[in-house]
Amino acid sequence: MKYLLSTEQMRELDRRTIKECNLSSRILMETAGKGCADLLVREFPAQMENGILILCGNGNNGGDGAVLARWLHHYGYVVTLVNIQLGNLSSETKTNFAICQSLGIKVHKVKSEKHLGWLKEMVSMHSMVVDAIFGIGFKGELEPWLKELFFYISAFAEFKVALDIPSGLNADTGNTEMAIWVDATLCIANLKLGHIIGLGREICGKLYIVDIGIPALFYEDDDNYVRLFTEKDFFPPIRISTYHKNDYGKVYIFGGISGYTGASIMAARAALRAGCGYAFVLYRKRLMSIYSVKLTEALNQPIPENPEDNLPDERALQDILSNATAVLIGPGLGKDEFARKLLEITIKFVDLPLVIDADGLNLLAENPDLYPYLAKPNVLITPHWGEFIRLAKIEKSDLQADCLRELKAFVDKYQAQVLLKSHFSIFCNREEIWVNISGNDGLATGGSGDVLSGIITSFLAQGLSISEAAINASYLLGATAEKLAKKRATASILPSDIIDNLFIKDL
Ligand SMILES: NC(=O)C1=CN([C@@H]2O[C@H](COP(=O)(O)OP(=O)(O)OC[C@H]3O[C@@H](n4cnc5c(N)ncnc54)[C@H](O)[C@@H]3O)[C@@H](O)[C@H]2O)[C@@H](O)CC1
Ligand SMILES: Nc1ncnc2c1ncn2[C@@H]1O[C@H](COP(=O)(O)OP(=O)(O)O)[C@@H](O)[C@H]1O
Ligand SMILES: [K+]
Repeated sequence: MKYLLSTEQMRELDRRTIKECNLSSRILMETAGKGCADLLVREFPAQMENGILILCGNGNNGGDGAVLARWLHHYGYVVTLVNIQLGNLSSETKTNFAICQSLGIKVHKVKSEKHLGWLKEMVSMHSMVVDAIFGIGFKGELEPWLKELFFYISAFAEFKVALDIPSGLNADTGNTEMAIWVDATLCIANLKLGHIIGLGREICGKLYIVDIGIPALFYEDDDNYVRLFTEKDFFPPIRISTYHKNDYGKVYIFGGISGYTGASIMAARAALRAGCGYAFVLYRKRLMSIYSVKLTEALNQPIPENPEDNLPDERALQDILSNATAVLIGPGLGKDEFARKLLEITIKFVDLPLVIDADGLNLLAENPDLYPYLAKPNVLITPHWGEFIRLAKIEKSDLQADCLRELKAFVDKYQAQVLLKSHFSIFCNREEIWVNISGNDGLATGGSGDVLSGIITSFLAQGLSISEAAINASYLLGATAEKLAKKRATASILPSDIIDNLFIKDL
């Protein structure tokens, strides 16, 4: 597990280190800049052969850049140091520019678009460009000439490295209007949220951490950190050699409407591959022939109907569900009155772990009277961004601007437990927040979400908690897609390939 810090949390750790350890801001900057220099020499010596252009802002990020310039110069590299004069010059940064000058490293000062041509020329003349323009202090808008510079560097620089975080990228949200897209980012002290969520991972390139000596115990004092799920955290349900199939739980999944039956069938197969003892699909009577032909290991039975209105029979359905260990509703469910009634009965009366996905969420969005049931501790919802936007009644731009803020607001308002899915997925309830980044675009195929919801429900049936099931399953889905990508192009990965290769040891 790794922490993903907000800028405020990072600044607080800096403040504490300065105050409680008597390590001055200057010392931290020195450690950061020297750490970056050593890392570059270790990892990218070839990329530095034809000179390093270091672009520094006026804040402390620029100060890191000045320290880096001094050390690379000391190690014998050719360095061009530029100060882009924006905002107030921090005192440590000023001192470090002065030290550079005293060592014969010229500090080129630029501040407006009249220097744009010269800057572009410099970018083309060096084999590495280091971006130390803005760090976590970046906010607001960029002046147009800076946008043009950032675009030019992103498109034309041979090799680009960002100190702490690429300039223009918001360190709290991973959102940007224009940032410098780099090959590698040297994160000072710790990952920030913006390195991972939003567009962060795409913009930052390969991530490296540069340790500046913030004491580990400071991190333990805060339960509010967002956590990044890593391979070390993966903890699927345990297997016990003497267990009977009943001990591994019974997953009940509602079947779909005509044309969408595959969704629940994939969820059932995924649930079985994820280890549950039984999977049952409850289907609409007239689709019996499809389910009985398509399902092999999974069992199936019709949804009891009320003869008067042909809607689900509440009492009989509750009886059936009383045999379940965990329930999934949504994949291919449809949005007609029959489906709405199923959702209503399930969300109101099921107290077992319950996963609501896909059409279950679309129905929920249209029936606000059901929102209060999201506060039940057994309920997990697993929306992708489109479904979440409909549920939360927000715009896509709100989610793009700050997905974590929107997610937390929803969770607080409805006391819900949510797995918000995209190329990164966030589990959030009122106690914990986890981010998963396993996976690839091979999962961007209709049906991947059905597979995921089957795995989650299976993990719940085997005794994992809601948060454990959601984040472990999300990780497993992505890790399986990554394994498959070693053997075949991501374009050709199908949800059924994921099912067949879940938990595969070696491909
Ligand atoms: N003790 C510390 O504070 C440490 C800070 N460190 C470095 O310091 C950075 C944070 O430093 P700062 O807080 O000084 O912030 P930054 O250096 O990230 O940026 C702040 C500067 O950029 C200007 N600015 C912000 N947004 C702008 C915009 N849209 N257009 C034009 N100018 C803009 C501000 O006016 C200010 O001058 C970190 O990212 C890290 O690189 C590290 O050296 C480690 C220790
Ligand atoms: N580009 C991607 N990178 C990583 N994971 C992805 C990507 N695209 C989709 N996924 C994952 O695949 C799953 C897709 O779920 P969803 O959008 O509900 O699919 P569907 O509705 O088609 O079944 C989610 O777990 C999501 O996080
Ligand atoms: K930077």
